[in-house]
Amino acid sequence: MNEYVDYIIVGSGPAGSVIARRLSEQTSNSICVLEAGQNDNNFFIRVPVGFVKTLYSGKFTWNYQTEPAQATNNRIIAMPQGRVVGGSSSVNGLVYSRGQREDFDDWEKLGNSGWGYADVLSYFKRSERRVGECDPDFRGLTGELPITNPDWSSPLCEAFIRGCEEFGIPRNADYNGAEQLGTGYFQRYIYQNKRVNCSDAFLRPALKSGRVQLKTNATVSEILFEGRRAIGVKYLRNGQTHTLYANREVILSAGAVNSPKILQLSGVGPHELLAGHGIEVKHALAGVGANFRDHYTVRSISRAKSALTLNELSKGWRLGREIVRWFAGKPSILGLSPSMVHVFWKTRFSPQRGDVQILFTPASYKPGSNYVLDDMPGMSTGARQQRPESSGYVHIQSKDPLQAPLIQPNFLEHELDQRTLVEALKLARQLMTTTAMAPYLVNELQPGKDVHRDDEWLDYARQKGTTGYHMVGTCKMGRQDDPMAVVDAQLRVHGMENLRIADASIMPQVPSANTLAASLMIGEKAADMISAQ
Ligand SMILES: Cc1cc2nc3c(=O)[nH]c(=O)nc-3n(C[C@H](O)[C@H](O)[C@H](O)COP(=O)(O)OP(=O)(O)OC[C@H]3O[C@@H](n4cnc5c(N)ncnc54)[C@H](O)[C@@H]3O)c2cc1C
Repeated sequence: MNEYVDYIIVGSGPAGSVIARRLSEQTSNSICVLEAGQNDNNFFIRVPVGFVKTLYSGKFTWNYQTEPAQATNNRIIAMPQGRVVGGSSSVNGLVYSRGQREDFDDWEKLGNSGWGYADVLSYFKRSERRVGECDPDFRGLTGELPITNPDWSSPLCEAFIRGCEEFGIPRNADYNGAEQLGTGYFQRYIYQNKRVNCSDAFLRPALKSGRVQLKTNATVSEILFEGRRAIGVKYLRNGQTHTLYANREVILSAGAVNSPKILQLSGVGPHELLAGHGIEVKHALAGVGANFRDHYTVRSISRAKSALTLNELSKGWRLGREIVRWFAGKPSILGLSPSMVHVFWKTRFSPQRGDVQILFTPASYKPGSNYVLDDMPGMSTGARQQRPESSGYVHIQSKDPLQAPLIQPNFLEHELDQRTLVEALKLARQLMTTTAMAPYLVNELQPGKDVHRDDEWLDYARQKGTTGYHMVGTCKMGRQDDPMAVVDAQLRVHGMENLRIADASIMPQVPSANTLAASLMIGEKAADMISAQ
């Protein structure tokens, strides 16, 4: 017997979760969310520092990696993405950061009517419950996702912030408010010491409506079409292929790697790529999988003194004390996001508008390890360019839905990206060597005193940089006359019917921020467009 629902949502990440929630509130339709990963009821998902266990364990992630590229010394870079209920919101760095007004005004200028800052602001506000100082003109107070300030700090964070002020970068009480530029603490989706992922906030409550069902371990392998109209999907579960039909729409929210992959497997994508893999081309769309963007990030490490860093606090009896504190609901290092302090600032390449983000944390990881804290007292900065010009692609490698796609980000390919990142790295060093930091700094260990000239910094960046985990852009939104656009401003796939994409893949450009907040906003806006149909 054929199985039907009104809406099929592929993926339970931030966008998929919030769409399910809003459709369950706004309509009486039946909704099925298909999620390739397992349930999110693991203890290490709830403990904020648990990401060190979940991110590379292989249980909760797609363990993707890049193709080598000359600009990054032919290295293969790990690119894990959440594969679990909640998507990457279950394994990510917990930072809530929306971006700049201009990011969204630019999207609108590219021909995406209704996506300017004035239009999207209400959607950012709708999902959040800001706990802490804020201007309600910009911040939501009654949404489902709590956004808090950290309740634990260190003299090192305070000194770093004071050093920024000394340098001329103002303290900004709310970088998600009227102005992003400045320094301060990152806001996080951590409440009462626990990660609140998008399933906690949106999907799980929606399941209670009875109109939303969630199927886990269900990997969508193909969208089914009747002519140009999407009518359902095929999915793999427990070694069997199943079919599910949609009376109304199929909505892809599988993220920036998997949404283009599913489209390509279904015959919608670049003609040559599909034909090369023997896939019948249902609709040639050159932009599917193109325009891949991310925030290439480079860390520097210094040895600290005169204050405890997370490196010492996470070992021996001190760790025991922190665990007790976490269970007692008291401020604890277990309740921290991996990056604590932000700096949004501008370089000489963008004098009017912030173009770099610096991260600071009173901790350092062992070189070459996946988030294993160092034995010595350490602190680190990360430097990234906010709006890189370099772009890459995601391409299937075969017809096999279980084979990982080929990911080529082309990090640092564009000269502006190289030069801006070098400026960001130099700025990060300056901020570590302020008068305020002097009592706490022993010396810089990485890259160290031999790196000074721009070409030396660039070499370092090529050797050490890694993903910022902010993959976007691979099904970009744009006008019909843009040959690389995949969806229109209503998020409908160009040339197809009853098929939308709503997730990080539709962003035409990467916002000047970490990308969860914008992915949620896309889901919120998509839900309104779908229910208004
Ligand atoms: C390690 C890491 C750290 C990050 N840190 C931050 C941060 O601190 N702050 C921030 O703002 N952003 C951060 N991000 C980015 C942010 O999490 C993402 O931008 C956001 O989650 C994207 O949401 P999405 O809805 O597009 O899809 P995703 O979160 O990618 O979710 C997509 C879901 O679809 C499922 N899926 C995929 N393919 C299929 C299929 N074939 N069938 C069924 N289901 C499928 C996936 O398993 C997944 O659950 C981080 C990301 C990672 C990976």
